[in-house]
Amino acid sequence: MIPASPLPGGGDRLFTLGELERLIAERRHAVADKSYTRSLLDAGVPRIAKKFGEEAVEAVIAAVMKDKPALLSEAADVIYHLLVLLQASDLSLDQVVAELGRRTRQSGHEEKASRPPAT
Ligand SMILES: N=c1c2ncn([C@@H]3O[C@H](COP(=O)(O)OP(=O)(O)OP(=O)(O)O)[C@@H](O)[C@H]3O)c2ncn1[C@@H]1O[C@H](COP(=O)(O)O)[C@@H](O)[C@H]1O
Repeated sequence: MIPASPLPGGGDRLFTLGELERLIAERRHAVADKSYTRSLLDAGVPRIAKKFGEEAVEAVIAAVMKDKPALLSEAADVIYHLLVLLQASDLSLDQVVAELGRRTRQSGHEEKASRPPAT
């Protein structure tokens, strides 16, 4: 892994998902043997989706085992791999947030009840 760029503004403030998304986008132009992100992006959506699924399963196992430190670490892996998957699919975090915002207009139970019946 090559060193990440310093946080804009530096200091102790929180790193944001938007900054991680930008870092991932920048890695499109990195050297593959120096950047894990670039090598993942080069491998394509099916490979990235598989890694994302593996990380999600590892998070599930940590949660079921009530292993909080492992769950924190796996949750970070899940979020990082999801952002790489979105990048490879030409989708942005803003689009996901917009979808989440749209959903705040109704409860999860209401949204599920409004879905067309399964065929
Ligand atoms: N947040 C992450 C991050 N989280 C997890 N990972 C990598 O994800 C991989 C997952 O680990 P695994 O053990 O499951 O996978 P693996 O066995 O190494 O991989 P495979 O052999 O299965 O492909 C590891 O190589 C981790 O280092 C990450 N790699 C990069 N980042 C961020 O992306 C930035 C850019 O990284 P590079 O692209 O490597 O410069 C970094 O500065 C970080 O901010």
